[in-house]
Amino acid sequence: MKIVRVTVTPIAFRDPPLLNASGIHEPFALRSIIEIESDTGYIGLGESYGDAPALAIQQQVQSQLIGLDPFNLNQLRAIVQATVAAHKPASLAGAELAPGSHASKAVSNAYSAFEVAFLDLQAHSLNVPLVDLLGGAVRDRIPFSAYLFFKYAQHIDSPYKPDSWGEALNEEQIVAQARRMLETYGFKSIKLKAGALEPEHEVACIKALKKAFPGVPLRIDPNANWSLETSIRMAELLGDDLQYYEDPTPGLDGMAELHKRTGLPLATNMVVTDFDEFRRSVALDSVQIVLADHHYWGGLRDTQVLAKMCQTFGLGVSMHSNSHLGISLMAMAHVAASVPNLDYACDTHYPWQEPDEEVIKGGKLPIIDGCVQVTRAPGLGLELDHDQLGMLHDQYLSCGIRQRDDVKQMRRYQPDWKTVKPRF
Ligand SMILES: O=C([O-])C(=O)C[C@H](O)[C@@H](O)C(=O)[O-]
Ligand SMILES: [Mg+2]
Repeated sequence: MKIVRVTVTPIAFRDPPLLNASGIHEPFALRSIIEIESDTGYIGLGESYGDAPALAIQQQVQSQLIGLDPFNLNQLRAIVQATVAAHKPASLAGAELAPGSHASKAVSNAYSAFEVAFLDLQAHSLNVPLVDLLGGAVRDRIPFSAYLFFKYAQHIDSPYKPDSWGEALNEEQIVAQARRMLETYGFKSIKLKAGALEPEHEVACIKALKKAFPGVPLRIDPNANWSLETSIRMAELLGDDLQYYEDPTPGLDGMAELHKRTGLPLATNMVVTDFDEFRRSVALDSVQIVLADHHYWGGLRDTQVLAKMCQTFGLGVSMHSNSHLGISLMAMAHVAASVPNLDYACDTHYPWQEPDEEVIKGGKLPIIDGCVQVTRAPGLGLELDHDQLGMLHDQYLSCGIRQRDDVKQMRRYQPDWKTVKPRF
């Protein structure tokens, strides 16, 4: 079997004004959609970062894959490594919350983008679900968590209308957001994206959630925007309210000290983002739960390696997300299905994306009882909707955004917005 066509299509889909430690989401989020076709007529799909530097690497790799055997993942890795070495990717300012788009992750992120499509193609040719190439499914329903954000009612720049979620800045509004997430999708745990407003207020929102949803596991993620002292102070206020405390404070040393001082289980998608950081984290006991993400951990197979390492060193495994569509969601579900020690419900931004903005046939994937059902059709079990792809590509061309920049967007609301971190 040989690859005869590789297409990388950048797309943009609408994104609500969600607040985070850097600033605020722009009106559109970027992704790239990858199609790889074999001479035998099979198609493999992938979804990855659509920011300019990541896209440039994907586009440089694209033509070099023609003629390659889609089972030759080592050759794919060699091509990606050589391409990245030849074209030093630019660093991204204003997008530090998308670890996969960092220059240092260029190889693992581009490799992953194509690895998923290669595996999808392999599985199609063997007429098996992708998860079977990962050792088979240990579960067929993958639990996800409600992912709450503080948010404004609408984007400041015209012509964006209010979205259906409305404003969420105070306790009542956050509880209402959670209630809608739980009622609509059946999520059984809740994560609050923090680091945006005053820490005491964010902790008060956790208390309000605890009161409104007793027994539902809660997590808070200030994206390293709290100093060590603030993180300790908030830990005292939080007591035993949390399932885990995600990236409250910066750095491996800061997280290690915080764990030593509070004993709380700390999770991360910021201080452990590659195997070198993993090794250093284990030596320091910086984190107790690693949030995997195949998009920047080097694909589905390397995510399995990460999970095995977590098991070896007694760490928990959960899953991180950035704004994404259904191909990413199903790739996450297939790798999650293959990981025996996935101990926690995974993150997903999927509910924040509009119902009419999906690239796969059949529209948005259902989340029922908080879970995504792992497909049993060959590969990822998904087919691309080319009309939708064309529409979202046109939106990419017209939206003017080429690189995520939550800081720049925040300065439209607050012109003097500073990037100082930790802010609190
Ligand atoms: O867990 C996380 O840190 C994230 O999900 C990172 C994201 O970039 C999130 O902060 C966002 O979408 O604003
Ligand atoms: Mg996080």
